[in-house]
Amino acid sequence: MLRETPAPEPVPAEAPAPSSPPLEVASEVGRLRQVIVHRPGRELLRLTPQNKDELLFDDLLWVRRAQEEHDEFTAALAGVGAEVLHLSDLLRETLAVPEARAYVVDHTFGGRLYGPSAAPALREMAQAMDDAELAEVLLGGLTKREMLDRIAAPRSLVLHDLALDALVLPPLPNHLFTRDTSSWVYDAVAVHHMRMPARVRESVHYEAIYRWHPRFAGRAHHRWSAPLADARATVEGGDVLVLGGGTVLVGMGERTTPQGVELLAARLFAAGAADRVVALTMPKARAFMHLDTVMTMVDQRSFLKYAGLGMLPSSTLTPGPDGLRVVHHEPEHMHAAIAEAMGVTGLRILTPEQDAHAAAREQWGDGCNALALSPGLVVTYDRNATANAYLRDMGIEVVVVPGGELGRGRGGPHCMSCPTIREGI
Ligand SMILES: NC(=O)NCCC[C@H](N)C(=O)O
Repeated sequence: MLRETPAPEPVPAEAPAPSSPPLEVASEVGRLRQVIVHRPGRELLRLTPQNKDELLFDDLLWVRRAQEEHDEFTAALAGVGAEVLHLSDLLRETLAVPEARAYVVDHTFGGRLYGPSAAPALREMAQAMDDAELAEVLLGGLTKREMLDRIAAPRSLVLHDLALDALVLPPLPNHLFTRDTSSWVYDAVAVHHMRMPARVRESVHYEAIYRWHPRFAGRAHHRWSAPLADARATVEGGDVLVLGGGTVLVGMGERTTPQGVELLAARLFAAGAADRVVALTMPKARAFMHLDTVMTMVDQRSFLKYAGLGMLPSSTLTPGPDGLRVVHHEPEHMHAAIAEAMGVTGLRILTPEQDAHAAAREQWGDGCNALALSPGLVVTYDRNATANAYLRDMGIEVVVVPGGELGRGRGGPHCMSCPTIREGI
């Protein structure tokens, strides 16, 4: 792996000890016990002024600094005793399982993407790599020049048309935001179909990890998704908040569709894992791309909320005799609808007082994207001084980490974490 600063040495994949706690995310704010993150790597060195928009980044990152920032972030998680799993390790270890390797290679270098001439040659090239090299290529992508270092040019119209430095396999810089591609909701996981083309391939990696990695394979957990199949019914994990006690809050903004929410709710209800899903209708805009960019939970009934979000129309889904029962609420009842679903008398909404410009700037810098480590203890970016000071005034303990570089991808601590084990409240 081409790293700007050294990363910890990989350790061999191990199945969890039989006594380890079950995979389950029982709430948004209960004690965080295990979490998947991704340290920025070579994929971010592929970002250029020309491709950054398509790859969903607003700027080019200084990768070395981003890695240092990320190391501080993971140290904060480990500092409270959470087990930190690195996506790159999980992927490399998964590729050691022959069925997993074949699945990933087939879904990465498919004939429909590369044409019948190049696809078999690219698959053969990938199968000849060792696990570490293949993981690095899957995350960081591959240029035509790098391909030609490995194999003779296949006679392919698709590849012939590519310039030498063009990417035969695009990088996946948004793997940084592990929250979005899969989510654990109570005792099961959904591997999401991603809305934006730049992120679709991320799901192949999680599908393989949860099916074949010794840490996850064979451990009793349901699935809230059909493997890579729910193409139009998109849900992204940044839109999903597990409120606890059988309630889930989902945002329908730029990424998550109503179809996706209904499908998720139906699966949760059928398994008895949840009995209330509240769906919020959000603006379809990049600044509101996921619910967690505008609203996150910080203790048992407190939410940090962006002033510019306002009140949104919402709907409560519950199991009905012939499927889903859906009740719609006017925007002014948004907080009441969430509180009712949670079975509490009211929410504490935390919105720092600041002028509209300052609020918009902090929200753009992920000021509302807090990650709870336990009830009332959160990690946030240091740059959002007003939100952090306000949270402290409100009795929330705040651990700050630097986010000057990481934030350029439009995600904060909540986006950069995929909890796999979290206690209830
Ligand atoms: N939950 C989140 O808000 N994740 C941040 C995703 C940022 C990424 N650049 C994207 O556009 O998908």
